[in-house]
Amino acid sequence: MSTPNTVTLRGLSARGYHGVLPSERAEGQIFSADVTLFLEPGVLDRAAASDDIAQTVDYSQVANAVVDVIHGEPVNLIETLADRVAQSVLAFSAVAGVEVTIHKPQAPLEVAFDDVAVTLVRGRTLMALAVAGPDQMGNLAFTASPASALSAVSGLSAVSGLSAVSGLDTLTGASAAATSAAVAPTPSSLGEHGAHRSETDEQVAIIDEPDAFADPDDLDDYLTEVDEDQPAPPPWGERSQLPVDDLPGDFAKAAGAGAVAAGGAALTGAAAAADSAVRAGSSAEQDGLFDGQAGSADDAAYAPGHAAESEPAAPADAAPVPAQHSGEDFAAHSEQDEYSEQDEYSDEQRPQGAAGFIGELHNMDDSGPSQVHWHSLRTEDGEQQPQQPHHSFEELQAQVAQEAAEVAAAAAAKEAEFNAAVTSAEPAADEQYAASAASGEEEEDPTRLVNINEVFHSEASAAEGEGAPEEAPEPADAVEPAAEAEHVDEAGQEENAYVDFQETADLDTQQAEDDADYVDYQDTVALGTNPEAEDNSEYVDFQETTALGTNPQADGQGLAAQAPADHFTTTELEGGDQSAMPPYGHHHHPVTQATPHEAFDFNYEQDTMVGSNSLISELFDNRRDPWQDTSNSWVASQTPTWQDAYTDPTSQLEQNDAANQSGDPLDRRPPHAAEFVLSLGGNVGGVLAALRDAVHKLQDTPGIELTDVAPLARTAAVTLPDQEPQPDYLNTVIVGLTGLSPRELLAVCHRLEDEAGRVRTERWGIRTLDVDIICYEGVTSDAPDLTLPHPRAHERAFVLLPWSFADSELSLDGQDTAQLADVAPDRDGVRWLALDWLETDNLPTLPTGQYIEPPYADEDSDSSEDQSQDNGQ
Ligand SMILES: Nc1ncnc2c1ncn2[C@@H]1O[C@H](COP(=O)(O)OP(=O)(O)OP(=O)(O)O)[C@@H](O)[C@H]1O
Ligand SMILES: Nc1nc2c(c(=O)[nH]1)N=C(CO)CN2
Repeated sequence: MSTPNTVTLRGLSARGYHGVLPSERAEGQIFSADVTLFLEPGVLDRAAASDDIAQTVDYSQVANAVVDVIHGEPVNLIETLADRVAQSVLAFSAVAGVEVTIHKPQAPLEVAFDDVAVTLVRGRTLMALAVAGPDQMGNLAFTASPASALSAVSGLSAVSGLSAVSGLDTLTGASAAATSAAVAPTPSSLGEHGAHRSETDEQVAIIDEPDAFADPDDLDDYLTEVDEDQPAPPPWGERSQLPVDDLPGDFAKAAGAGAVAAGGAALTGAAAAADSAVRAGSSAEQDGLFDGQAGSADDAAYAPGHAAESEPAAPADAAPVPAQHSGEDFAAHSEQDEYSEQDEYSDEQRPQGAAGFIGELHNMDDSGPSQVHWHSLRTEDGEQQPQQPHHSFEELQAQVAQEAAEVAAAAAAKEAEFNAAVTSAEPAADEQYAASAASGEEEEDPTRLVNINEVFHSEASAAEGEGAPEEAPEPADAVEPAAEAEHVDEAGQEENAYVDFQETADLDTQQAEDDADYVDYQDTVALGTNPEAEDNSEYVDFQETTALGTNPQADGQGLAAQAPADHFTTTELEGGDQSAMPPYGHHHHPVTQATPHEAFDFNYEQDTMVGSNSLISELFDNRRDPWQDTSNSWVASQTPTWQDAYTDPTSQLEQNDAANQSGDPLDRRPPHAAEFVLSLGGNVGGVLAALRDAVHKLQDTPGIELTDVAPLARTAAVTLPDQEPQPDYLNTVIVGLTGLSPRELLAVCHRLEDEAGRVRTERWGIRTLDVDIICYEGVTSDAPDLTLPHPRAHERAFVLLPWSFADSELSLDGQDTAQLADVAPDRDGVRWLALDWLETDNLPTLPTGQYIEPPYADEDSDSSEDQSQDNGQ
């Protein structure tokens, strides 16, 4: 039994300059190709037997050829690119056919998406097309253009309806495989019996009664009764596509349903084989293969080859002519059927006397489709032969249905597993926001509600001897009246008509009833966000951001003017005069540098903590060594509460002002709430989940109260000039109040990065999560370990733009963050903003379609990227 003659390469990526937009031609972007090579019959078997690379196709050469095409001459369409890739692959002599998918994950769309892809199939011989599957044959052979391609935008629910499983490449990839597998006869099943063609009969049978086979007997009858008087098939271009529903009877529908039900899971083994058998049989029928002669599945591959029947045979393993024909001349080329006589198997080898064209399934098992046996309908002399025993139609039908159900179940399990993986790190929404103001429920876990004002109030009380460690936190509704007032927007809408993350206390205690409350519709509408979208709450697209006046340099002429750049040269910025950066901006929370609480006086040098507060020390006991792998997991239930810290009986925070003056300001806790701004981003792994997780963890962190979460931005990666292109980032900004010292806050940031599996490989390298402190009240610092404000924030649209949407009293040099964003060099790299990103299900889980494996720490990994370099110091 031979194995399927396919070789598959996935994710062959290179920068290309294809596209219609001038910016695409100028800047280029990442394209990637998946190619499945359908090899000439016997190739892999011979290679396996000989262990000789000369007997097969050298996939490294194929990879190079594909990448050369991607990197090569620009074309407008990915369809064209796919065709060129296919032709380059067909130039390899062992390759009979190829399926090519071109992905363009950075396509300049204005909506969130994972990928745009085109798939097409090309073959030098019709057999190759049959190998690729009757579906592909349908697309190629039954449509006007053999160059027809299958296009898909995945991850966009409105288009593909596959959002539940999109975004996970293994699933989307499997889905494609399922679709293909479900309808494909195997290469081996064809090759095994040889590429035989009809010798004498050019008549074809056309199925013109698609409903005639509802009864299984009808199908059997049909399979043995071919109308030899049927006219020849129309030319290629005049044929119509063969829809699944037109296949005989319920069987075909079951097969189709199986493929659809498979969803995100690959159809493998028997199910694929079963489907293949049915579909191939049907296609063969459609192609008029029951011609009274040696109709066989093999003939399906050669259906149009009758005209060339007198051509001399070509040995199966003769080096095929490198494909030079274009898609347009493919049909004619195929009709010449240069390999029509090719038959590496003798007639003796071919199963004789089989009467059914249905694939025999009784030998099928999980070892896969190669065990499908194909039988010619008639003997060579045209005499109908007694049917060999085979499973009844009902049996086959039941088997297909069962397999389809199993596949569907597997797909569902995969999807559930995926969803669980995505959401496992974050608390469920109702867990997170369990309490409801309307219902008057108390917050279940008071540690979730961390109001910095209460922190200081409580701390002061403790200092005065009024607090007690066991003192309950103040109720959530004890927020300041001013915050309450903010519930009503300018238009006088009802409280909760929109929710501002500014009100963290309320966020924790009042918003549980309706997740929609978390969507700032008011802001969204005011921003004019994507009015054509069904749910205009979700995105601020590039164009509309411009319309908002945030990008005065854009000419407003659409994507051509606004197409994102993927790579920004930052040499100038790096060499720029940082001193030109204006002094740090105005503060609405005047901060007197706090007296460090000696109990929390961290000694970073020795990485030991001085003091007695075990709970807060627990939080920071694994203080930052960027190169040190931390295995501590963040367990919310063990997270110390702010009350524990501030009601520590040893607390002398207020009394130690004088001593504190001599300490490092970065280690001082503020006596009052200090506003901070964090920038979060990542571009590999499950970034969306990582960012959400980080937000939730911050909410759970004692001494931190979040006051605003900015929209999520998809941004082109800003890289160093010599760096490889990277996937887009997802970026956001978080504003909060804290009672922690700047370095304590930094430790929290680093902890979040560690928890997200951040591994440093190179400066500005790909990362699962990056959390930077953009500013901390009025603190300025040029310390390498904590430079404040962040020295590069003022030139980063990926920080400034989300920040400009957040509510923060802080600014850089008093300048409007939106204005700074407008002139930031990476401004055009901000592709879209998602306002309700914490809650919505409609976002891609990955910033771009192609999944790039996050770097993993290993012992040999060069951690040479020292902090000073990393920090650009
Ligand atoms: N404001 C700051 N926020 C975060 N880290 C800072 C800051 N200032 C200095 N650092 C130091 O920079 C070091 C490197 O940080 P990281 O690897 O996250 O850099 P990066 O985010 O890749 O680059 P960039 O700083 O340009 O954003 C950290 O270990 C940290 O001590
Ligand atoms: N788009 C984008 N590019 C980056 C980012 C980032 O967060 N977003 N962070 C970097 C280093 O911190 C380097 N480049």
